[in-house]
Amino acid sequence: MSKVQDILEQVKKRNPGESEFHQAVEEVLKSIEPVLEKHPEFIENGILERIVEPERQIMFRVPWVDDNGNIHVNRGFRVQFNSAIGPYKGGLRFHPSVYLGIIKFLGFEQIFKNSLTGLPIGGGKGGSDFDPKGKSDAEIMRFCQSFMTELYRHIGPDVDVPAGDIGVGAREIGYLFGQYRRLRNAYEAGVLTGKGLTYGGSLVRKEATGFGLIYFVREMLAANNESLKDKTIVISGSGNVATYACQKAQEYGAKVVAMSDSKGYIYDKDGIKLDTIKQIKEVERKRISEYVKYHPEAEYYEGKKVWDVKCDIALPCATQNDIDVDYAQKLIDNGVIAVGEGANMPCTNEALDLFLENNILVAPAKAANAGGVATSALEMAQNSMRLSWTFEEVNKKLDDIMVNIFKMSDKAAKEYGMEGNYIAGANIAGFLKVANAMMAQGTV
Ligand SMILES: NC(=O)C1=CN([C@@H]2O[C@H](COP(=O)(O)OP(=O)(O)OC[C@H]3O[C@@H](n4cnc5c(N)ncnc54)[C@H](O)[C@@H]3O)[C@@H](O)[C@H]2O)C=CC1
Ligand SMILES: O=C(O)CCC(=O)C(=O)O
Repeated sequence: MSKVQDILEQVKKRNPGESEFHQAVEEVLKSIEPVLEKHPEFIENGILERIVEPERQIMFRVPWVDDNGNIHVNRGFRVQFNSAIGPYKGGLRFHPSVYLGIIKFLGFEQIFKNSLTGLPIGGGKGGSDFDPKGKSDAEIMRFCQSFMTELYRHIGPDVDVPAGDIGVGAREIGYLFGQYRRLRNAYEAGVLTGKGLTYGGSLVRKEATGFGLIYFVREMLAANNESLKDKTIVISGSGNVATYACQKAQEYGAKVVAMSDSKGYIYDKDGIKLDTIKQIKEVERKRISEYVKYHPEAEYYEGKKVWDVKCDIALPCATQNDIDVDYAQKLIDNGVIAVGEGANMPCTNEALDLFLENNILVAPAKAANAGGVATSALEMAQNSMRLSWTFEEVNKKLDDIMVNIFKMSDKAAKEYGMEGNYIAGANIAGFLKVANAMMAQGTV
């Protein structure tokens, strides 16, 4: 049995039932096999055994009271996965599907993604099985305060810096920050990122993941003599990442014809009117089906996935395992040329293999959606300096970072004989930096 196979067996045995975590580990370890052949010292120094085991996992009770006086108990998580290159960094997800296996897959991926940004941030992730849907503002605030009442003792600007993810946006970060500040009796702005602009937030953080995804896709297309101009795009999701990916893609002259939420998708053959999406999702917090009330010429498909729609470029920006092998085949049959992963692990490993076999360009999540966390690191830098950069300054830095991530992924893929396989390239480049840092720091 190969070393990688052996580690995968161990991971499955020691982390039973955590299928998303197994999937994420398998995807990374298989693609770094050629690196291990070239660098046996990583195996000799137990890098693989150590990198798949979180440095610390915290699980806690989150009791809160709803507007009717009823008591609820949710479960809170923070997985501090790897701090070899910097303080743990990664978002918080509030969604009913959250359990340890999801937080571990996200935390594991965050190690390599954060490494690719070139900035000093380690990997972590957290969240809760709390469902924010249908909750009042006051309930969200009480939940966030209770969550932070435990979390605050485990985080800090030089320790662990959470941010948003699914179900956690500017409103939740505000409530979390308020409670942290109260408990610590200190203004440690750099403890959370994605903050509001009046209290230490960075311009462009809101847009960063979606913009960064499009910058990466732009580079990938250019390297393959293609561009975004006049391409038909389909996006899953209509949250933070999806919205700003749509905006930037439209700015580059692409036509986005479909977007979705967990209930269904809308199709607008003339192109999605993004102001309407922002109104429905950011202001009214309603379902995407509302779109057809504003634009009766558009169509709504309940219970269906956007991948039924013919497109040149598919941008999964909702959640994990959104594109399985059947949807991948459908996209290929419909003539897709590129897939840009805005969400974390939105394609199954089998779907990714099928895309590669069919020479479809894939911008892998760890690289392509790294713009969000990279801009979070820029927010931390501004907080440390007690300065704020302009929109143009931050956007330029983000664009440069994404160009660099593409170059690193491209170069690593070529170096290891897998030209054009940016999935392997990103995994290899992300892994090498962390593995070398772990080697230099001894067995810790
Ligand atoms: N917000 C950020 O900066 C970053 C987010 N990501 C990833 O991007 C993805 C989207 O995150 P955000 O836009 O921040 O969250 P969000 O909460 O703003 O939006 C999530 C979107 O996904 C849809 N969705 C959620 N669960 C679903 C399900 N089970 N089936 C179908 N649709 C579902 C929701 O309806 C919503 O449109 C996630 O995978 C997240 O981990 C990755 C990097 C950074
Ligand atoms: O900005 C951050 O720290 C986290 C972003 C995030 O959750 C992600 O990259 O998946």
